[in-house]
Amino acid sequence: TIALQHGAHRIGNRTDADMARWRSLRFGQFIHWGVYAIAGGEWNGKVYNGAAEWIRSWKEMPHEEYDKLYRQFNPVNFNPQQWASQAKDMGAKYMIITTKHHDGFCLWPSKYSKYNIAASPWKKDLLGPMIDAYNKAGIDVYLYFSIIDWNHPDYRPSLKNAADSAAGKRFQVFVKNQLAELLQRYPTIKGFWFDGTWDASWKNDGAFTDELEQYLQSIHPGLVMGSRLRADEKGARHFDSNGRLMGDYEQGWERKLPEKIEDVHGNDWEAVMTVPENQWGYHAKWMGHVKSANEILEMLVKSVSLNGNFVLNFGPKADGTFRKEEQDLMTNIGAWMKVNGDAIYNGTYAGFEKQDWGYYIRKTGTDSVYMVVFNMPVSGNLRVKMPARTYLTGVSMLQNNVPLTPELIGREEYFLRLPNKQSDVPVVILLKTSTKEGNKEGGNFEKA
Ligand SMILES: C[C@@H]1N[C@@H](c2nc3ccccc3[nH]2)[C@H](O)[C@@H]1O
Repeated sequence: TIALQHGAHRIGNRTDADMARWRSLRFGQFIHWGVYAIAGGEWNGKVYNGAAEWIRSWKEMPHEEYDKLYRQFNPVNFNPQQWASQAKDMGAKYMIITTKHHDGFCLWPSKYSKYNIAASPWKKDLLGPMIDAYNKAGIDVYLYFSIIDWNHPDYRPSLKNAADSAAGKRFQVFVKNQLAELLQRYPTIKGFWFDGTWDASWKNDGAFTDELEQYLQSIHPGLVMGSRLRADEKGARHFDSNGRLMGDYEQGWERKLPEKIEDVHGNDWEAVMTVPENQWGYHAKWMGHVKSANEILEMLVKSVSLNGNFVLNFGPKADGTFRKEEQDLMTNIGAWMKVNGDAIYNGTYAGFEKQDWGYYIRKTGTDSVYMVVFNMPVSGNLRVKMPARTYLTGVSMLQNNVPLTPELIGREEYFLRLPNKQSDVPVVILLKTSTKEGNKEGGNFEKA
């Protein structure tokens, strides 16, 4: 290994209560909301094909036009209690809100940048009421913060000369001040979700990123921060030059999921996902494939089955309301979560051999293993192969506790048949297992 001053300082996952809480939540709601929602992916009658929150970088959008949009930002229909209530109904246990995206517009009245909500017609802080409403609904809040800041005069993508370096130093002070301001204003938040850390100016100062992370932990112990914040002194990101994860969880899974357990290298991780192919902020015209509730449920279940968290993104309109497609998703996902949430919360990798019908999820620290069935076989037979020295002692439908009688088809291998093969939502079976040989005989299953 290479001697590193600013690489990973911990080997293996965090084992403290704050991280265990993050791990138990499993399902989050991402919210991308800002002045870009006014443009909504369009300008002068033209449609922007990129991600709506990036429209300022579009050649058809003059910077000075975009930079005046905040004068129209007036979310008269913003209702934080309603936002929190629908997130709770969906089954989300945490929420990540864009405090400031790449454009630099702050949703809170920051002392360190005039480009903030106080300068808009709305005037009032948006973050405070949101955080209070979500916390009251029992939902933890994490703050998204973009390091890239197109509005700040000292932001430099790269440092080419002494003047750049002086600006870069001023910018680092600005970032530190804003983050401390957010922690001081919103003490109940549980962590930061950093973004926009790929520019050379950031990743070439690994020491600063390391000091910043330690500074934030010192003023708010227990903060959960992913791998996007840090770089080591050689410019390596997410994984240091010795291949060790920096930060508290792998945060690279953006619009993609790992396929198998080996892909996550034993690390905590989180995936963030858009409903359309690639829109985070509000875009009036969604193009391409829009994911259904079942597709999103499969991503959530697959993430938990591989010991990760899954965060679904929403892009509220400029007036503070959610588009119908997003409201319908929250309702439909929530209906399934209401019945089957037990398979998700505190879920983790089960250690069973993957089968075609779907995914296994173990309730952390227990002998309970859930089977979440997405692909009903025409045979009607759901194959279950027990891991070594693990025995089946009970099988039932999660939804109504109806017991199932497995058919033994080999050494510790079974077929399970559902009462009926028809379902237009995923079906959950609860397996009770035991690692004690004795139970095998006493189990309620006759030998074949
Ligand atoms: C969580 C997501 N990260 C931002 C982003 N910007 C990117 C530029 C290039 C490649 C990937 C990007 N993701 C997106 O705007 C969104 O906030």
